[in-house]
Amino acid sequence: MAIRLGDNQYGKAEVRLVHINRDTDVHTIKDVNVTSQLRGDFEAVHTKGDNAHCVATDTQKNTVYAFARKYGVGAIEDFALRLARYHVDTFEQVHGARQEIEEYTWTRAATAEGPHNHSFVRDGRETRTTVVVKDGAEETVISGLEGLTVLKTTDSEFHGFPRTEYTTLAETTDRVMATDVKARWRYIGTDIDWDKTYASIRAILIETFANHHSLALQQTLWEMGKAVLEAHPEVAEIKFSCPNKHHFVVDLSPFGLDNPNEVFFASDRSYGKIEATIERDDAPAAGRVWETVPGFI
Ligand SMILES: O=c1[nH]c(=O)c2[nH]c(=O)[nH]c2[nH]1
Repeated sequence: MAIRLGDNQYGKAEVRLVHINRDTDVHTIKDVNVTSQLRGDFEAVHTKGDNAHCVATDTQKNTVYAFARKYGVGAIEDFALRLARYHVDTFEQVHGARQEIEEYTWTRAATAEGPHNHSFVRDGRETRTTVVVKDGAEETVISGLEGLTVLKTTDSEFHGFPRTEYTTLAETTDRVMATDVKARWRYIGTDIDWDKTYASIRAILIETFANHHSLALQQTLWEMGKAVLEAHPEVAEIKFSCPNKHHFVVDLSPFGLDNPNEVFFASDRSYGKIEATIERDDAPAAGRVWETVPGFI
């Protein structure tokens, strides 16, 4: 029986890095979580315990901190590409790299004198993400966001679904719709203004959620994805995994009260889980990159 080593990658996960730029009195802060992994000729490390090719995970962690000092962090996509290129270009045995970064966003503390120079508030759970996969010369960037919680108080309907012996859900032409948007999109190429594109895509997602008159969360995701692809030819596809955060109208009739869509029970579970990919017909193939981005179809 022949046994061989299959796909493998290794590195340091969740390197927590906070970088403060103190060039002026108006400080800026970058708060990120970096997972660095390498692929290549690591056969002997696994099968023989020969570590001659093994760029230690501790070294990868230190590289993250050293690069932050030398180059700053900048857009997380640039930082991830810099790490991936460094490893592939520096070590002959490294043929590829996967660099994943999450960014936690801070806003300046509001004061009577205006936004504060060096105090910040983490006012949401929203996270910006990127995964850079470099396979030889081929570079793929998948960016996204999660924890973007949105809710609309009207302009959402849900009806026309099959009624089975187990159906109790009432049809509605006016309901609350809420979700935590979790999305990842794959870029075509790397010559991109990452921050500007991210801000634009985020704004399109919010604006489409707000303005679209929804007949189902599935339709809303389709419209959000379509709007992103229409505005951004550099995006090949976008994937969503979004909970339908149900808000149930409370029956107040036992108390002799009506409830004209005013009082809700905000259920945290169970929740609908709606997932979809919206893609260009003619987009370059993704290869296997999505396999390392769990949580999406
Ligand atoms: O937007 C919705 N999509 C569904 O598939 C669904 N199913 C359900 O019970 N409520 C909803 N709402």
